[in-house]
Amino acid sequence: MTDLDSFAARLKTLTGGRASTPRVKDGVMTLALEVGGLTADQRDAIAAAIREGALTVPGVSDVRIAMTAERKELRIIAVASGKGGVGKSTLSANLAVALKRLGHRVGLVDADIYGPSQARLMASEDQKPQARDKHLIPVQSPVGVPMLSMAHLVEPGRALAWRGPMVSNALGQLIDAEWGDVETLIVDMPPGTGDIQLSMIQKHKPAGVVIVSTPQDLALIDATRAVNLFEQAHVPLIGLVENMAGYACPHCGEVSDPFGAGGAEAAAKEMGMAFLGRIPLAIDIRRRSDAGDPPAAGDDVHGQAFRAIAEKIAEYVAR
Ligand SMILES: Nc1ncnc2c1ncn2[C@@H]1O[C@H](COP(=O)(O)OP(=O)(O)OP(=O)(O)O)[C@@H](O)[C@H]1O
Repeated sequence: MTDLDSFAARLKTLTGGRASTPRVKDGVMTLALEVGGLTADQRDAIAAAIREGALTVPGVSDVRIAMTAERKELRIIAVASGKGGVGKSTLSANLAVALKRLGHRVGLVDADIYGPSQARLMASEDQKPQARDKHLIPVQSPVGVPMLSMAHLVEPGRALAWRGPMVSNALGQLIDAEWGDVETLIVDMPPGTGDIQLSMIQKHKPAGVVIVSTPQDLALIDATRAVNLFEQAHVPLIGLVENMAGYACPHCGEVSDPFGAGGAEAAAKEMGMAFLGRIPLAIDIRRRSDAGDPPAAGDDVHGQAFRAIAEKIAEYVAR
């Protein structure tokens, strides 16, 4: 067996069969490495190990590794609302966390270019994404959900002066990033039914959309507008989530319903979409969200509420 043959045999174990047979010409070893499904770190570690091993083969002074990957189709789940402030970002963050805890390979994109909040919700403000081959590498949040937000890329407020095409480009960069083994991408949409929504729908073709609304009639009218936009674009409606549904007393936990109960569920039925569940208005949710500690990471009553909604989404995805 030549030195090259024994290195080729070692390569198989080292890369789990991902490497092609190495060739050596003029002292340069070349080989292809299939990197589909690997994270950037795993990839780098394998490439470094190959290099190290290759340079011990007599006659090899340089190594070239061509990384190949079929780009995996990401399943995009958009979280949208007709108007701002209804808790879309809170729901997106907690759904991502709950889905991860259910065993899904999930990533999170903050498409709210003008008012990004995911970096704070997921305690990743201090991180800056790297780029490789013109693709961004998502940052890791403390709960282990890879994520990207405009807040990781520009100073707060800088994107406010951007026009349509720049926004659409920025969104494209966040979504077409190096997501590694992520299969499901939760995308926190900006509020309303404007350019970013259209660009998102046309270019990135979500597999489905979750609509968030509060119990007030006004918010539901806005929700209907959002529903219509996605419906017209043939994006499947996964269902409606009612946020701030009733007020959970921080002392006794009792939930009261200043805006009445059951409105969102009835509205969902009327619009022909599933009702995914309700999250109460609770000081603890706001406090923990502000502190970058998503309630879905725990198992208390709020964690369970987010989990129940995530389970319904998981069911939808598995269909
Ligand atoms: N169920 C809840 N209970 C208590 N506070 C909540 C709840 N949901 C959201 N909030 C709080 O309400 C505020 C708005 O929520 P969030 O940012 O998630 O809304 P949004 O719809 O994404 O808003 P925007 O459109 O401005 O991005 C935040 O301070 C958040 O902590």
